[in-house]
Amino acid sequence: MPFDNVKLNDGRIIPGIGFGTWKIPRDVAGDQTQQAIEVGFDHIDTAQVYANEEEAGRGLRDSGLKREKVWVTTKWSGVGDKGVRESCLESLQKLGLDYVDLYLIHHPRLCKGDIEGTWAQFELLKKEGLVKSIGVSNFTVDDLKTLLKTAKIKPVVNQILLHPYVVTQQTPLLEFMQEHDIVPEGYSSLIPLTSKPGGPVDKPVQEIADKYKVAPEQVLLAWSRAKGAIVITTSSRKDRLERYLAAGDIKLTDEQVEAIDKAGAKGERDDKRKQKVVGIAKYGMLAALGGWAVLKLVL
Ligand SMILES: NC(=O)c1ccc[n+]([C@@H]2O[C@H](COP(=O)([O-])OP(=O)(O)OC[C@H]3O[C@@H](n4cnc5c(N)ncnc54)[C@H](O)[C@@H]3O)[C@@H](O)[C@H]2O)c1
Ligand SMILES: OCCc1c[nH]c2ccccc12
Repeated sequence: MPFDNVKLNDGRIIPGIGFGTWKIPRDVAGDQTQQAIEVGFDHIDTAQVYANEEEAGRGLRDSGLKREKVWVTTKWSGVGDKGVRESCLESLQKLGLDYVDLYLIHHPRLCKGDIEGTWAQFELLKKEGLVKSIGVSNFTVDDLKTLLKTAKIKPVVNQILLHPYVVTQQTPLLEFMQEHDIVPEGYSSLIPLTSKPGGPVDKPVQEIADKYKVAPEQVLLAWSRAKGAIVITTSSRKDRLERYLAAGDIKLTDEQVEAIDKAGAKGERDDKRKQKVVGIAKYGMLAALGGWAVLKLVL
């Protein structure tokens, strides 16, 4: 069973797991998108800056799935200083679509200090019917507060970094979004496996995986879902894609979520301590070098 669908604040229904196309080379992006759809994904997440919208669109068409049966998200990434509407039209043309389901501001810094004005342009795109829903990505609480001050339409989602090693730093943002009915879309859920293996999260994740006879990556996706997020993930491997979808069946208990949170928070503290030590060492070296230079001048 795949992940449950999620109802957005504009009344539309989004599939709870999406296949992302970041870093997929153009020569294989079409086939990988088609493979994801054939395995059962009905939600594709791409972006202007991923430079593979054309191929993702081809994969979509080659899958034979009807347009209305697949959710397509793309993002305005401010490539080449094009305006928002021009970028959107170009993305649609590349994807071979006459609308996308969801259009996101890829990062607040792309708004160059004018979040309100950029969002107003997104609202116009929705009114024009070029995009069905509008949202944001990588927005902090302060960025969302700025946007909400003048927004006529609320963002439906905020696509954010979400994995156990950022749980402490992201919790206030998740709480703010819940208060305002903005759904989190979590990316890089598998960081504990892909870039931080051997960390404190491994133990509780493996224990849960053993108990349920599932793979660790499935537990991490279930954790992200338990945090209320739509999961955005990816793989070139069919077996992994199948496992991701099957993770929709895993419902973690509050105690299991807490055990992963606790281990994640420990990892966050350990990282901060390491960064502090590196900072002090750098400062010490600079001070020693300065002292040596002064001595050379004086002597
Ligand atoms: N909005 C943004 O700024 C932003 C940023 C990053 C990603 N994204 C989106 O999210 C998507 C997924 O991002 P991601 O790649 O960081 O996600 P992810 O954390 O889901 O990692 C996916 C990778 O994990 C690998 N993997 C799966 N199981 C594994 C295992 N057991 N051991 C080791 N590796 C394993 C996969 O093969 C794949 O390469 C992107 O394609 C993009 O669409 C958006
Ligand atoms: O979405 C993946 C991360 C990423 C790649 N290029 C970008 C440009 C702006 C914001 C995020 C990204």
